[in-house]
Amino acid sequence: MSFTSVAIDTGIICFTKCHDITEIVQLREQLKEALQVIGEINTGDSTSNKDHVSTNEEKKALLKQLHDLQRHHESILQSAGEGIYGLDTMGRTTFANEAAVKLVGYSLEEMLDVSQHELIHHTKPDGSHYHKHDCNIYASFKDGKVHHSDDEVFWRKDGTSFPVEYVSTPLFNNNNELIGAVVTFKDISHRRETEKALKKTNLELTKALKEVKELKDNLEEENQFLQKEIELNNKFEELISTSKVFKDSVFTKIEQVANTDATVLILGESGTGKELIARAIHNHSNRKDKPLIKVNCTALPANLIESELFGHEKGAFTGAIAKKIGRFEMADGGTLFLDEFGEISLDLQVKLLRVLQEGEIERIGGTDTVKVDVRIIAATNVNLEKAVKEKKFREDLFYRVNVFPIHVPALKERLEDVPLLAQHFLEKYNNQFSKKIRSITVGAMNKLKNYHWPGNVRELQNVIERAVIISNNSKLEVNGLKGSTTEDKKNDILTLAENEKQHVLKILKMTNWRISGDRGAAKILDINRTTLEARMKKLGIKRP
Ligand SMILES: Nc1ncnc2c1ncn2[C@@H]1O[C@H](COP(=O)(O)OP(=O)(O)OP(=O)(O)O)[C@@H](O)[C@H]1O
Repeated sequence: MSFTSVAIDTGIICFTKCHDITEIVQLREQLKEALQVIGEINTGDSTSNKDHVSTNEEKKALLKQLHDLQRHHESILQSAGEGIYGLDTMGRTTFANEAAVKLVGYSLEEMLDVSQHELIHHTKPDGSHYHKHDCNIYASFKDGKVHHSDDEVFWRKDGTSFPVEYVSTPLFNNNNELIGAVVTFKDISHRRETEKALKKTNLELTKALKEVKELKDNLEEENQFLQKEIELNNKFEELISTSKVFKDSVFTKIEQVANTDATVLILGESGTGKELIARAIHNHSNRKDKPLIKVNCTALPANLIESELFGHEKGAFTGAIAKKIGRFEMADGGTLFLDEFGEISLDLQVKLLRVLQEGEIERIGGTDTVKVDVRIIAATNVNLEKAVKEKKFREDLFYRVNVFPIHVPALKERLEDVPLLAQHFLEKYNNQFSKKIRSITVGAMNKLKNYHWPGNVRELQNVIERAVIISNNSKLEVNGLKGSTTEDKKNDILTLAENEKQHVLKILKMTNWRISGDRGAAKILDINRTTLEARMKKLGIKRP
């Protein structure tokens, strides 16, 4: 703020540009003094200055000018948003602007000429009294210094108080004598509330950050634990488990049998890891440097399986244009893994039994026998004892193979393995699809842990693979498990044919595309094999 300077030849005051309230108040006081002096000249009370004012006209003009200026200052003070009041050296109010009156609730008349300390400033924020000698506001007209505070309260007429920020500035007259103080103040309730809210928010934020940190630490700990478990289990390559049931029925057995030549029969539902177990046994045996040859007994057409296993001589049958080594011979010195062993035909069972008993094979169309040193590991999800009873499987072959059985528990019997397996597959597919999904959400993990996994580890692997492919986040979400609402909704709007296709596909995936047999898709769907094959053709389902 600024206003024009006015020179008065009385020599009493001289205005310059003013920039703050204190200066205005200072000038206001000086004007008052000047007007008083001029008044004295007029009435002839003063002798010292009368020679300086030559005529009545000049005096009148000067008076008008001074009155105008006084009004101008007054209006500036009145229009200020902050409360302003002046004090004399006794601490009594000499003036107060409208904002001050409004803020403290006293009228101007009630404020003027009374001690401001007694009126609005006599107690501390906690309500305790203190003497005016200790008053910070009064201090400025005693020591001539500016005093500031924002941790006190002003009391209103109605007995309430408000937090205040004030500046008390000393006032000097022309002779540089202290004549009082000017106090500017404002209600800082709003600021205090904001500060309080901010403090509360800060506290909450600190608490939340602490919780996040704890969660993060827990997660890291859990990750480290899972990582350690994975490393521990790497003893058996990719075979992951932490459950006691798996340790007792699988890991321990692998350790016991691996280094012998005993025939092993691995029994368990589809997708429980039978092939991995067979590999682990081979890799921990003294045959590990020789081949492990796998035969999927259901994948080969019945008329070819024999030649696949035992080989054939040139011209043995139509199409046998050259001699062929069978898988038994290929596995010589190593291990032959007969997968889906329970599915082989009775006819082949006889031939297999002979090879296992005699340790030699005869190529189809050949006359010589070939000695083979092969360790047999067979695996099946068929209940062989039941099959024997039902005469679908030869008893003698069953006993020949059932030397060292390993029963693999289904995933639903060891749900505690789910987090570790899920994490393992997450890492596998992160690498495969170059993704950076750090963890699995708690909700997703709960879904995984609460599912019954009819397709066992294979199904879990597929679920994680699909989730990794479609995920764009750093945390993995899982949808599509039975019971998930999105999946149900999707199914709700499918046509009958689509629904049938999805159901058939699901069962086929569950049985690893096995159609026939006790654990085959046809049996589960309660239709015969040829009907299932016809439906698959109609629905456009092809084995991948
Ligand atoms: N314990 C396990 N740790 C890690 N991966 C596993 C485990 N068990 C199974 N898997 C994975 O699940 C999938 C199915 O396993 P595998 O083929 O060994 O099952 P299977 O019991 O032989 O099934 P099927 O009877 O249908 O032939 C594989 O990709 C395998 O890597």
